[in-house]
Amino acid sequence: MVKVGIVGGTGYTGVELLRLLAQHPQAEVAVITSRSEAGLAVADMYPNLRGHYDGLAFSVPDIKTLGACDVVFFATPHGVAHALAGELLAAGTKVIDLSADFRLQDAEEWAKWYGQPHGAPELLDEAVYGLPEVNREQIKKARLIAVPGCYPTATQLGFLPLLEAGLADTSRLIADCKSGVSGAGRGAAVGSLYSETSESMKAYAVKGHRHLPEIRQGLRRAAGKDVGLTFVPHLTPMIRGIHSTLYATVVDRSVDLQALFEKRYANEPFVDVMPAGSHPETRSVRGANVCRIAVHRPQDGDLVVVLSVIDNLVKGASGQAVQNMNILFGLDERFGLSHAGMLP
Ligand SMILES: NC(=O)C1=CN([C@@H]2O[C@H](COP(=O)(O)OP(=O)(O)OC[C@H]3O[C@@H](n4cnc5c(N)ncnc54)[C@H](OP(=O)(O)O)[C@@H]3O)[C@@H](O)[C@H]2O)C=CC1
Ligand SMILES: CC(=O)N[C@@H](CCC(=O)OP(=O)(O)O)C(=O)O
Repeated sequence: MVKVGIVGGTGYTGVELLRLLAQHPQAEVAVITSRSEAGLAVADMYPNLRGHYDGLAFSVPDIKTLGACDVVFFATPHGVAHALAGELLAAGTKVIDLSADFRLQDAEEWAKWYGQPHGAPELLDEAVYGLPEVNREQIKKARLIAVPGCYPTATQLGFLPLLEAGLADTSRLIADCKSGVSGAGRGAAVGSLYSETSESMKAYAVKGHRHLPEIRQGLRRAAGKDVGLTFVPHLTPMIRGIHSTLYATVVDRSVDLQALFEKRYANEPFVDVMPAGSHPETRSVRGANVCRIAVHRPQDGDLVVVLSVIDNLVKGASGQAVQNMNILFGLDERFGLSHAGMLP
């Protein structure tokens, strides 16, 4: 049994970790933290988990109890893992961070986008970017894993086959992405109110979103050179889901793109390349650790349109975090992650 600690158990990604780990045959949640709900039983806060975590209550974060775990997930705002990861690693505990604290390799760039100094630059060299479809071998040996963001997961998985094959004009890539409102977290905010979001849709951060450098970093690795990327996120009236519509210009029209994508992801348990002509829906991945992708070439021209959908809380956060844990501990990568998507 892998002994698990979770820091930040009262947020959306924290409860999603609990939901997924409740079905995991080889993991036991021993510690779950919350400063605001310390002392409350997990089942009293989350009635859907009654019968799964009897006897487990929230506690304030404490290095001693967390350091007795095999692995600690951080489901916390940026900066929290910076403060605690070093001590946990020194105690022999592995760290899987769902926040952005260790996603960017450059501490200066992180400070620029996150508006605060990087709190643990000495750990950056050993942090592994937890996108299994790219870094599976490094994840197996890691002590510290940075789980990718939600937009970056959907966008990178959609662009990777084209870039790795050198088939796209890398000077002009476009990612037009839509997110459900749970992407903004559970904290109270006017912009997340039902009355503000339920019958409306808007773009935001067009000038520059903090996922831009993260996506660019991943695409640069895939292409072997810098890429020109326009990334426009939108808030849509749904609770969960990311829909990324990706545009690229192909440099060789003779290549069978459907075959290219199918081959790239043939051995990936959590990427589903749909039949040619498909239009994946976010509801088909709701609750599931799956990225569904469809590739189109309208009018057989040189423009490629890739449609990529995930559940932001599962493949975009907690599911991907559990997938990383499974790889790290040599377990079946699918443990805890067998849920199908939900229709309707
Ligand atoms: N929502 C999403 O779709 C995605 C989120 N992420 C990232 O995952 C992380 C968590 O997101 P989400 O679950 O939405 O966030 P929430 O705002 O919903 O929850 C944050 C949690 O962190 C705890 N927390 C806050 N401050 C501290 C602190 N200083 N020390 C310890 N615990 C703290 C809170 O509990 P308490 O205050 O009681 O201690 C709460 O349980 C974020 O970094 C987010 O960017 C990544 C991908 C997708
Ligand atoms: C809809 C919405 O607000 N989405 C969030 C992104 C999701 C997220 O939390 O990602 P990080 O872990 O990288 O911060 C945003 O745009 O900031």
